[in-house]
Amino acid sequence: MVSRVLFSSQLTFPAKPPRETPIAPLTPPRNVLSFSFRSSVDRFAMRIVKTASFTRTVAKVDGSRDEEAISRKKLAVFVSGGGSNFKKIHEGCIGGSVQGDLVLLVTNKKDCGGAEYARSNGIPVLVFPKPKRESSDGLSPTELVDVLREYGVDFVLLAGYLKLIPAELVKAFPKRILNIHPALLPAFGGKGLYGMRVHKAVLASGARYSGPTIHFVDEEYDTGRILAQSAVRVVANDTPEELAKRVLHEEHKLYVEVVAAICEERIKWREDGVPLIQSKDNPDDYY
Ligand SMILES: Nc1nc2c(c(=O)[nH]1)N[C@@H](CN(C=O)c1ccc(C(=O)N[C@@H](CCC(=O)O)C(=O)O)cc1)CN2
Ligand SMILES: NCC(=O)N[C@@H]1O[C@H](COP(=O)([O-])[O-])[C@@H](O)[C@H]1O
Repeated sequence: MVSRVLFSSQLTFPAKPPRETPIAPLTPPRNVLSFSFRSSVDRFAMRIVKTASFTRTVAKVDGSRDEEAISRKKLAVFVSGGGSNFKKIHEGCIGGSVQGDLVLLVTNKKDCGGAEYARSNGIPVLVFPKPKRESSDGLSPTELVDVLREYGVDFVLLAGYLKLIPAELVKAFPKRILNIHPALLPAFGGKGLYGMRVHKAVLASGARYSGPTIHFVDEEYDTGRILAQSAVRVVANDTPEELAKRVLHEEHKLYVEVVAAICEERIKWREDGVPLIQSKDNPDDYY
């Protein structure tokens, strides 16, 4: 339960709400849950009706097959900048490749590109943490956990979020917070390594390959269990910007693929603690 009412400065609804969508009054997020928002895809807001669950066929030990109901997942995304990964995940949710719904955008930069995209697509925006000069009425980490629970969030996805996720949130969502990093961890990660700084470090090292890493989040920067990676060739005369562009292109593909697997409950944990992704096409294959 949120310990105090969230004021409008902390929770903002779309600047231009999609047509015909009643804006829930600025009250605690519970009302938002009944807020069936639509994505204004073009002039005519189209009500996107999503079923609350979907079924998948599973092979049973005796060789027979069974239908298993999988619930649609509620996702919160944390950004600090343009939000291109966030937009790709949203497109996946709308387009049907991701069996999930984006219910909340969290950012420490209330006017960043990701926040603007969220507002124009009917996704509530929450500022955390607030800038130091305004931190007197900012949310505490436990209040942030309360808000995420109020929204029924199943998974938290970091996508260019540049602040340390507090231990309270890590503990409240075990194995349910993911981050994407623009290099092949465990190399080129940790405090101070974000954005273009990462690509500059990769080029300075002479590494011949880079690429995105998606990992589970723990209390430290970039030390959580690696879930997925893809390799990008580093070219001899690459600039940081050229390398960043190629890596970002791979990030967009990899994150949507991983979030789809998360929503379909295709993540399995090996006995040594390494998380694996179960192939969608062949359930006996993992990668
Ligand atoms: N508890 C965790 N929080 C976060 C993680 C994580 O793995 N565990 N990942 C980061 C994302 N990230 C790399 O993928 C990352 C982001 C930012 C920094 C960093 O050094 N930040 C600066 C502040 C930058 C700013 O405010 O502009 C700093 O802390 O001094 C390193 C890695 C997200 N959170
Ligand atoms: N260490 C964290 C870090 O550097 N994250 C990186 O920030 C960019 C955000 O882009 P986006 O806002 O367009 O998704 C992405 O390249 C992401 O890997």
